[in-house]
Amino acid sequence: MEKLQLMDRAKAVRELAYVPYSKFQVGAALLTVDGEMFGGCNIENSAYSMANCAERTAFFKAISEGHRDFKALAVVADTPGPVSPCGACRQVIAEFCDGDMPVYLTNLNGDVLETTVSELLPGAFKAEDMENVE
Ligand SMILES: O=c1ccn([C@H]2C[C@H](O)[C@@H](CO)O2)c(=O)[nH]1
Ligand SMILES: [Zn+2]
Repeated sequence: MEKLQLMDRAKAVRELAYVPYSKFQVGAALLTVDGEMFGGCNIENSAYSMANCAERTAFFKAISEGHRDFKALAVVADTPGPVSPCGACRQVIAEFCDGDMPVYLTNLNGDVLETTVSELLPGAFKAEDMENVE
């Protein structure tokens, strides 16, 4: 099942997180409409603000390999409940995915919150919001 495969892939790529500062490993897996999966982990830096989240790593990998159409996303971390993506990632997810695309938020205990892109960021600022600009 695609959902379980995505969550497994997110778990596996989480192990690759570069997190010497927070020690908080996060993994994400993004499924394209043509069935390809892109994994992403968080990657930190001694200049802390340069950290890139797992979710954005997965999106930027897929987009830079020519993929624009996505079917589902899974995210995992060692959190008490399902992991909650940060605001920056929610904005990036909203840029590239339809509002009804499923997002599986999970943790190492197996808790799963099955949500959607528009539930993650209601009222997202989108390209359409700039339609009056020349
Ligand atoms: O959904 C999330 C939340 C946090 N982080 C990362 C950013 C930073 O490396 C660490 C602590 O915030 O976790 C993610 O990758 N995804
Ligand atoms: Zn984030």
